[in-house]
Amino acid sequence: MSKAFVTLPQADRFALINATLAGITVEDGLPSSQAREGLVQADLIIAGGKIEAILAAGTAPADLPAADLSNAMVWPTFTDMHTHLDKGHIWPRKPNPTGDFMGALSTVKADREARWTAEDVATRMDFSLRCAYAHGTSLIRTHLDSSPPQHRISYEVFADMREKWAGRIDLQAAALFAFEEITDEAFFTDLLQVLKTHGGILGGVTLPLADLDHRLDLLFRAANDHGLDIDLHVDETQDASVLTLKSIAEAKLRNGFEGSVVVGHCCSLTQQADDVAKATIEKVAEAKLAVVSLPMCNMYLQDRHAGRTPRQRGVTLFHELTAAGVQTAVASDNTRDPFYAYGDLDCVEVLREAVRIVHLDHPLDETARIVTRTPADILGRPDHGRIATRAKADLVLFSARSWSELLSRPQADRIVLRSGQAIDTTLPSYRELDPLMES
Ligand SMILES: Nc1ccnc(=O)[nH]1
Repeated sequence: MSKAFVTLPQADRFALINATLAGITVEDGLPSSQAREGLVQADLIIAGGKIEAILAAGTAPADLPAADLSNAMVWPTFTDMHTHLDKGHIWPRKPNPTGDFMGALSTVKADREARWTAEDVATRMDFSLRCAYAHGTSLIRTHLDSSPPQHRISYEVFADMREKWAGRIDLQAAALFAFEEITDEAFFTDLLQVLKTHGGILGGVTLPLADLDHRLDLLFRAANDHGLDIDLHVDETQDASVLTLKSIAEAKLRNGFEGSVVVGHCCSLTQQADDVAKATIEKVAEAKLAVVSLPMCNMYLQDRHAGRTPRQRGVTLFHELTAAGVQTAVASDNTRDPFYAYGDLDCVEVLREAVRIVHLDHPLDETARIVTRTPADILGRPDHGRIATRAKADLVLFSARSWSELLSRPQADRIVLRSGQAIDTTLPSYRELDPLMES
């Protein structure tokens, strides 16, 4: 396959020479002492669809067929650890009239109750996965709206989709439901059954209810009993009086829960007094919660009031959490639905916007980890998100040679290698979805 910036050899064993790698994404075999802004030069040898060797630049054997990247960047494929594939692309038929969180909730509910048949969900999910795949993503966790009876419909679709996409995009799914529903025993028991059947993850939205601790204990006990990981929507508000994050950390410690616990959003943490935020962050670190921020969606949804300019960015205390030793990552969240009108499951866009919104630059040295290594680790899949010898040659090649070049353009000319072979990166046409958008 030929693109403007490089022609790849047609060979089973070949070299990519003079590549620029983000050192934080390289598992082994590279002296990083030369790194500038975290970037290092290297030659990669690809053989039989795998990475055979990672060598110092200019040292690949000269007799191998080679592509000279002239310092173009090579990244591992991406991990998008918090998405909503079940909601994706309903925007044309169900736009959010106000663009705010309450508008999103009610609009999605109406659309879900009226239109989320298995076929509707499957068609939109598959479309989203084709976008993500073309952009270079290999691992996705989605949340699935799981208020009854949707949990029964969407998990069946998801299980089929996971099988259909196996080897191209690895999929995980967390059940999203309101914490009011956890005491509905018939529902919660049925939900746990669905999650066990389909290998799901226990999710939910924590709310500042009077008996929150009791409800969290129900959640952690159920997760313990059934061997499920947990992934929650947490404090997605600018209301400083809402702070369930600390209660979640305490509940994990109190219940001696050993599984993985991810907390998403955590926006109201930015609204706390410094000492309150600090105490919460210390608890989050002690409990080893992993935090995912959704900068694009939350800048859209948070602090939105008609006719008033937003003052807040809607993110969490990303730098402070990271400094405290908490695993932190970013992800797409919603795409073209009432929670976020835009987006295409492109981790390059997520990275670029996160850098700008959260100031993840100056230095950029370790920033590449937020859509690669760290989210893959959080999802328990350290086989994703890094460039490693003997690993599959699942790589993304950019014409960009530096951070400035990478983050300034959309990288629409990227080359995606899966098992060492360039894939078709043509994006599906929105016109395909027109039959689903009729009112
Ligand atoms: N940001 C979001 C919160 C809840 N549900 C969603 O789909 N998205």
